[in-house]
Amino acid sequence: MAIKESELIINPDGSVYHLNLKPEHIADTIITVGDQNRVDRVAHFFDDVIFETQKREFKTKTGFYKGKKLTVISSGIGTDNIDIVLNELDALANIDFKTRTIKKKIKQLQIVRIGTSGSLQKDVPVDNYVASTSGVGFDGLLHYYAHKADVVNQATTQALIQHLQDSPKKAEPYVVDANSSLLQKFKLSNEKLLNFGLTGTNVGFYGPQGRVLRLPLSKPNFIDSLASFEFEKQKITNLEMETSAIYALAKMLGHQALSVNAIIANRAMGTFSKQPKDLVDNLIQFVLQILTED
Ligand SMILES: O=P(O)(O)O[C@H]1O[C@H](CO)[C@@H](O)[C@H]1O
Ligand SMILES: O=c1cc[nH]c(=O)[nH]1
Repeated sequence: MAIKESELIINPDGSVYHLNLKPEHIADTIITVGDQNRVDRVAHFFDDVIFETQKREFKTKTGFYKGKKLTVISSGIGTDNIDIVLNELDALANIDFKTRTIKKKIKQLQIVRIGTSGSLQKDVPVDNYVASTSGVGFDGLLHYYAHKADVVNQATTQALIQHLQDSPKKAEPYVVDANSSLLQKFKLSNEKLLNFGLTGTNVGFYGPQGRVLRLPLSKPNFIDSLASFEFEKQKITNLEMETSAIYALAKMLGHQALSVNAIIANRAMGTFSKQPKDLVDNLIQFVLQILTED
């Protein structure tokens, strides 16, 4: 059955509604970044760029790095944007835009987020990197999709819900694991450079991440509770705003996803990196190197 024009919106030039991309514009390996300027900083390392476009916060460059075709795209901030980016990337890969039908053979994309994040743990100070073994979602996005039970890491999710005892007014937390083969690839490459931990994703930078400027919090000990959670020797290392939704949508759609974040803030110590740009640039080069190793 053809997907209606109101559901899959295709621009007059044949590109998908928000991302402004046509199916032939994307590589099978896709780097997502929050910040539009970071797209140039990734593509700066490419040997050549064969396509670029931008609409709103969604800026894309596709090119080659050491012979491998890569796409880098900015998502902007937040899981609401991730809903758009992941669904439209999947549509580009797996829906025939002419017939508006799902292709018989589903393509698996490899999606790697290069982000920035705040650490919750004193032993993961600023200027470190964290590869997210799981995304811990406080955003509620997953709950809008019908999904198989095994999309969610049920044991960690239940342990966290018990630990937090949070208000029923908030979305129920969910935990989704990273793609195991991508995670393994990063583990084998240079374990010393990376920390591995659970990454919390929430719907804001201030209150939802326990920051107080002028507004007091409904649950002042929220990030302390996150920091003290431990299950099967794993802790919530860091907080940001996209990983859980990337992991959840990628898993439901059958894609591989991994999120790697530069730690620019440490919430337990109240510190902020003096060199966030260099920190992210080094992470970009590290990720590019791993993605081109076979
Ligand atoms: O640097 P990016 O990738 O945008 O990631 C982090 O930075 C933004 C907040 O400043 C949020 O998007 C958060 O997830
Ligand atoms: O603390 C931080 C730092 C970067 N991005 C976030 O979302 N939180």
